[in-house]
Amino acid sequence: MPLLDVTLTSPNDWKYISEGGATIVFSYCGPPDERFDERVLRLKKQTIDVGGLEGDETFQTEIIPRLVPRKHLVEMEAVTLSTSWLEALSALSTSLRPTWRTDYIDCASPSGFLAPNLTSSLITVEIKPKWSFLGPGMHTCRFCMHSSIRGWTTSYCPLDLFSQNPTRMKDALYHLYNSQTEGTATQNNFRIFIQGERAAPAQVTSTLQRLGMLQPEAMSQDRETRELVVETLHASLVQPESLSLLQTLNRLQRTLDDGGIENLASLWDQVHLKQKPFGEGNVQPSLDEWSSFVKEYLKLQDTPASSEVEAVEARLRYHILSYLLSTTFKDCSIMIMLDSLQHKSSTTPSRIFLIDLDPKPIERLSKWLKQDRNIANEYAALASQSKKECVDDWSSEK
Ligand SMILES: O=P(O)(O)O[C@@H]1[C@@H](OP(=O)(O)O)[C@H](OP(=O)(O)O)[C@H](O)[C@H](OP(=O)(O)O)[C@H]1OP(=O)(O)O
Ligand SMILES: Nc1ncnc2c1ncn2[C@@H]1O[C@H](COP(=O)(O)OP(=O)(O)OP(=O)(O)O)[C@@H](O)[C@H]1O
Repeated sequence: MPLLDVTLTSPNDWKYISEGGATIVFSYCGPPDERFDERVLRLKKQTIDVGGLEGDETFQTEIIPRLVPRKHLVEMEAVTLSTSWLEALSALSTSLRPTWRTDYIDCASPSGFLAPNLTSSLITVEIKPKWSFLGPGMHTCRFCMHSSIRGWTTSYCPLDLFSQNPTRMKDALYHLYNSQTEGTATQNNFRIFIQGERAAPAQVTSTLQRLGMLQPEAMSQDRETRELVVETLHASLVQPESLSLLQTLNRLQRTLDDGGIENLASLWDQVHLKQKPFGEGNVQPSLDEWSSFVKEYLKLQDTPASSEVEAVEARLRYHILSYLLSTTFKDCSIMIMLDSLQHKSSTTPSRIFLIDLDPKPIERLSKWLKQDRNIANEYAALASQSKKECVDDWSSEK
């Protein structure tokens, strides 16, 4: 079937929502059209070759659903675009983008996807939780070390959010909420959207007042807004379905990472007799290779001794793919559509999704090794009183 042609719409029909390092996202705001209403256009800022456009889509539709329940994933539809259309859209969005995002939409190789707009409910919260576990032999988690050396003052620790302990989870949510005002402009772990637009805490307050959910004359309105949003969010995240999704994400991150990048680098040196720089010459896995990998990984999770991966070279490739896939899950976001806020009922289940599940480029392996060494070394050099002890009480039985 031919792909839907987005150039049938005007670039003016698309409103900038948000972006990350690799992707920029627009929502449809043109004349009613069932093909585009309530949908977003997701465009790449850089091209990762996993088998072309179809490969990118198939990774999300064939590989990821074998690891994450489909009900928490968004369906993506590849669409047709053109260079001139994208150039026009790019020009329209320039002034709306954060100044520190200096990269551009990839207009030369136009490709994109339509997906449901997850910010279309009254309030949607986006959390980018980052690494859920403590690395081997570490006392401080990777996020807390990284934040500290970046000069972020946030008290958020992902291990609290993933703990499955309601009190620790609530702490994590308050710290995430506060990071909007305490963090630096580049801190990206918590975002609030009101009816499709990113909103600062003051805008959330005025919307809640307009809707009669917050008294206009309340003395400490921002504090009350925070209470309302965090408590509703917390009630959503302690629902069994949300806890189970957090548990799945935690398990995927830690089992796919499996020993850390230092272990992977040692295995690499063992195979290449220290003659080849870490990561050099690796090719991006094909979809068939991803598929075989996931089959082997799932088998190993069920019966750890069942691996058929014997030869050390094959074992190395298995661990490379495993680490590569772990980086996707370490960098994805959770979107929570807070419908319950509107009904003032804290037990109404909210809709919760994982987004940003694209494959990462395999050429980044050496970057990740350098970066993790750098984070650990810089953190180790800090005065001992400024070091954190993060609590990882993972139990797969929870
Ligand atoms: O390395 P990290 O942990 O800093 O993660 C990068 C993210 O930085 P963060 O720490 O969340 O501010 C970074 O996020 P920002 O651009 O800082 O918002 C990207 O998500 C990057 O991946 P990609 O370029 O989008 O594929 C992420 O890079 P990868 O590690 O996934 O390659
Ligand atoms: N289906 C969607 N509905 C609404 N907003 C979305 C949707 N998908 C993505 N977004 C918004 O667009 C932003 C960028 O998308 P995405 O996270 O996929 O990009 P990325 O460049 O891979 O991000 P990062 O650099 O953080 O890894 C998200 O952080 C989110 O705010």
